[in-house]
Amino acid sequence: MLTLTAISRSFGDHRVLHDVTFDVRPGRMTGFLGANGSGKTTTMRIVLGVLAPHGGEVAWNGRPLTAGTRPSFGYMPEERGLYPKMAVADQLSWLGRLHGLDRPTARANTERLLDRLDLAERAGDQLEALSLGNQQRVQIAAALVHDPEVLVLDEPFSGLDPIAVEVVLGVLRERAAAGVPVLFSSHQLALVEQLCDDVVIISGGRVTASGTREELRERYGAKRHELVVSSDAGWVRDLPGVRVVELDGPRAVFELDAGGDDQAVLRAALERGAVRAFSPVVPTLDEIFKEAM
Ligand SMILES: Nc1ncnc2c1ncn2[C@@H]1O[C@H](COP(=O)(O)OP(=O)(O)OP(=O)(O)O)[C@@H](O)[C@H]1O
Repeated sequence: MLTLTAISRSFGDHRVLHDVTFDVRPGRMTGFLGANGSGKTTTMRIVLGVLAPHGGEVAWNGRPLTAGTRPSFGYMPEERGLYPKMAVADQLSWLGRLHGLDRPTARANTERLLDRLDLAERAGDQLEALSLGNQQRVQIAAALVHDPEVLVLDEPFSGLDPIAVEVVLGVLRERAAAGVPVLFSSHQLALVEQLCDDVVIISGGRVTASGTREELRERYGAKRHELVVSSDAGWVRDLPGVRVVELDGPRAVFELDAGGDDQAVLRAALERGAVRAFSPVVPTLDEIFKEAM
């Protein structure tokens, strides 16, 4: 397991990370969400040891990361750094060799990945001759070619069409299933909602929510309910401990204060007439994200 504990970092006087704490568990896809400038890339660079934290610690399987204990990382940086003029397969094999693979293994891994990412026919082409989406697939292959123990990917799905997303997702899921912790940042909330096991939300350099996808939904969803009655539901506004967030004729969506009783609201509704619907509202990740910002 990769553990970040109380990571802080400043650039000059500007504190960009404040006590960032979360785990990336083996075998799980962890989505790292945050608005532009919230600190995702800085955090990922600290995990990789490219940037030093000013406080806190990154640990791998309980041991602080040092040059000696650092696992092999597969990193897909935000600034995609491959060589435009080099042939795709040569470039990947060369990267594999840089990470210590012998030549046959580097070649075999390259072939397998290109095949898996539907790029086998482009193996001999220069990178720059590929479409941007296909270049992105090569970047993903570059992060995977040396069979890393940990995967850290900055926006791996941006710029991919839905078919490519499925292909890349399949490859990442395989790695996760083999026990590799996978941390990836994304702005595409619907995508993260569909594919990640765990979610970490960062805002202004602080982790504002983290947990399994289901935990977050429950935590944020428990408070919110929808009520549909047969006449105007405006009276809900006057109930104690209730905050109406949406009101549209007979339909009200409301939140309960801590200790609020949803059943009391239901009883109050039944006293007034028929109740057409009453249920907790399961928020989308998009709603959780906005609330956790
Ligand atoms: N090398 C640097 N020097 C000065 N400030 C920096 C540096 N790197 C990052 N920052 C600042 O740190 C803050 C966090 O940036 P970071 O790139 O980590 O955010 P991000 O969440 O990855 O954003 P995006 O989604 O736009 O990629 C920003 O205010 C950024 O301007």
